[in-house]
Amino acid sequence: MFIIGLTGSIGMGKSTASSMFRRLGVAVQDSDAAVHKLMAHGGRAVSLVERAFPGVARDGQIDRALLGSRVFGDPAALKCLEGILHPLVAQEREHFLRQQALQGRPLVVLDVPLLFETGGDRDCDLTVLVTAPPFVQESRVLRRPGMSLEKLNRIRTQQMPDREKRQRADIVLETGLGKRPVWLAIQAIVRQSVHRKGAHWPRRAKVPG
Ligand SMILES: CC(C)(COP(=O)(O)OP(=O)(O)OC[C@H]1O[C@@H](n2cnc3c(N)ncnc32)[C@H](O)[C@@H]1O)[C@@H](O)C(=O)NCCC(=O)NCCS
Ligand SMILES: Nc1ncnc2c1ncn2[C@@H]1O[C@H](COP(=O)(O)OP(=O)(O)OP(=O)(O)O)[C@@H](O)[C@H]1O
Repeated sequence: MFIIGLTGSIGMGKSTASSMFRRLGVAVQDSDAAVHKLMAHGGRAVSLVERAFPGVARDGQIDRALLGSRVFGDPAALKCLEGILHPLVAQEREHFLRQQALQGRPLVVLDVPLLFETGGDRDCDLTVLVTAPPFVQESRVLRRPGMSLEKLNRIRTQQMPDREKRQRADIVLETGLGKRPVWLAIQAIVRQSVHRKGAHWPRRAKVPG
């Protein structure tokens, strides 16, 4: 199974690129969505996060905007939150990969905002970065409710600089020029990846048979 790691800093167009892969029938695992589920009603991280950050749980789920205001801008607090969430997200990813391998999928996408920051790129056969100039990133993100330039800059300082990500990625997709060029590039990536053998999966010890 061939594993594509899709990444990009906040607002660079990851979700849009993910939905294009999905439209082509590729299974995508979305790490942001996994984090949200872990902290929603019944989520495995609700009580752990509330214990570490008292007062962030409301009606049995985590108020992410409140939690974000506590951790973005406080590197030690963010590290603590990551220490709770990242092992759980890694478990979900393993489960996803196992399921897809068992179903005989030739190709999957892992959509991971912190792919390079966490070393997750080492488990991928190909890395794809979405990027856009800073002013495009700003204009996109500042349209979101509850977002300010100050908050955006706090989040940016917690992420690897875009120029470093561009050096590391196998493929760089510029998303500031519209959706069509990205759609065409993703179709080409899928066409060329679907018949390639991945080096990372199946992991013999973990996939029965
Ligand atoms: C702080 C939280 C509660 C804010 O939730 P909220 O719904 O407001 O934002 P959302 O999760 O959609 O994240 C939006 C973007 O913020 C950036 N971001 C999120 N977490 C981090 C982080 N630990 N470091 C740097 N940037 C981050 C990413 O670009 C992400 O795409 C949430 O992001 C979180 O729990 N983050 C820690 C877990 C984590 O590292 N997630 C990244 C995927 S594994
Ligand atoms: N290729 C593109 N061309 C034009 N607009 C785009 C493109 N990609 C994304 N956008 C727009 O930019 C905004 C942010 O995109 P998206 O939600 O995909 O980013 P993201 O990287 O997933 O953000 P985050 O990391 O914060 O969740 C959306 O309004 C989306 O429509």
